[in-house]
Amino acid sequence: MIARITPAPLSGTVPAIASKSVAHRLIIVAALADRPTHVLCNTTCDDIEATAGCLEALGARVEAVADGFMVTPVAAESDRPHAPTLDCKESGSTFRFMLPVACALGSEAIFTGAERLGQRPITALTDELFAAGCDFDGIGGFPLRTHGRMRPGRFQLPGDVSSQFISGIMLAAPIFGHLTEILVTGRIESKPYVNLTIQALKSFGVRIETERIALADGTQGTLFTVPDVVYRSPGTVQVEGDWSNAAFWLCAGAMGGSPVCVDGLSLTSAQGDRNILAALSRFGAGVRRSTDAATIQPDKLVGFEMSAQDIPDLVPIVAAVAALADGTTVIRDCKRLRMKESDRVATVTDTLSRLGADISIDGDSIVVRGKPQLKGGEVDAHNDHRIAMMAAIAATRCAGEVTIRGAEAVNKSYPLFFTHYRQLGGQVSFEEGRSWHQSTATCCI
Ligand SMILES: O=C(O)C1=C[C@@H](OP(=O)(O)O)[C@@H](O)[C@H](O)C1
Ligand SMILES: C=C(OP(=O)(O)O)C(=O)O
Repeated sequence: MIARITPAPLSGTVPAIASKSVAHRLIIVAALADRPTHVLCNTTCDDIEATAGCLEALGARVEAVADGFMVTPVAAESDRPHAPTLDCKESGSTFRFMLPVACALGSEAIFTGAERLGQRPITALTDELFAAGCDFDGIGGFPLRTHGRMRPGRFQLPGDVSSQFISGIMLAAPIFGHLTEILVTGRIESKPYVNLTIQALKSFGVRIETERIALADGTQGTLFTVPDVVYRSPGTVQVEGDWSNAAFWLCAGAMGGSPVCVDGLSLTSAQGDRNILAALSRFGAGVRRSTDAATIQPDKLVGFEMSAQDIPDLVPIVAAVAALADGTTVIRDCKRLRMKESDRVATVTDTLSRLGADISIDGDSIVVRGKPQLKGGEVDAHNDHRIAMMAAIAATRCAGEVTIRGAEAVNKSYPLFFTHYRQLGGQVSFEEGRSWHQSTATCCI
């Protein structure tokens, strides 16, 4: 799908969609609990559906209801499907969470996935699962077939590849009902996502202990201890609003001519991407917080230096703001962005420079020198939802029209993106095949 945008500033209020990170975790934990759980979740997306599909393949029921999902846990081992196929589609979270879950359940399973997922890092996780008694055919791509049952014990993972490995072992651990230790070496990058996992387990009665420990090589590590208890459902859980996707609108507020508000957000959320408010405040934008909403008012923006270590998913949209801020913005520690749905160091830089930004790569940093306005042009979403959304928001400050090829990539996390874009006054039309139309109904909802 091609989206064609006529530049216009965004203004007004949109509701936050459900956090996909929180939804993955709560649906998985609910499917491993002692009784059914009502997961309140106001929206869905391709990635959440991938996780739901994998759980159903393992024998759980994840039934869509008006306000979310009714999750009935996986059946007893004798009633589970034999060698089910778990299609993770393009979702890194789904693959890295469901692999240890399937291994802990002892389910021989066939994992599949699409696009770049087969090339994204996995061996630090499969090595640990192998050491714990599992075996794999097809590591390094799809299909990946698992054999054997993972034993509880101590797992060791690096902190600087993907926090999803740590979250995956944590989510699986209560299946054992035995004490499980996860030792993470080095600094944990994307650490707020590990905190989200700890929070999800806690809501099902599993309290993880965290301690810093000295390692034999003189460095410090983090030891997570998952107690010897199983998941107990509280009956109903709520998926909170998504800060990672709200960030696109909040940044549009900073870049445009009028305030933009996102409501339905927890201002005390453990989501690291809540730090978009701190980043926008550092740029100089006006930030207004209320109990469940954030409003950003445009102001004179000035670049600054920041690290992407804990907020990788904010980088595309922060780079777009930087492209319009006075002076230079340096976004450090972007190495792991190369292994997302696209190589985001390259695709952020390529896409924004095609739109007229002054942006370059310096090692693992993205360096942006701001300009008063961008020129517009034609870009490709590189099959990456965050690149498509970044381009659509940058388009609001371009002099000329912006064409985004592959704009349907938004469906991975935010099928309602262009509906909300229009609600805020954005001017977009779509081309599929040869016909143009003004509705997103067939392609985005
Ligand atoms: O656990 C999660 O929900 C996520 C963790 C992050 O990945 P990494 O830990 O690989 O950085 C993030 O980029 C991804 O979008 C979602
Ligand atoms: C990287 C992302 O997700 P995942 O790792 O789950 O594919 C994302 O949503 O930007």
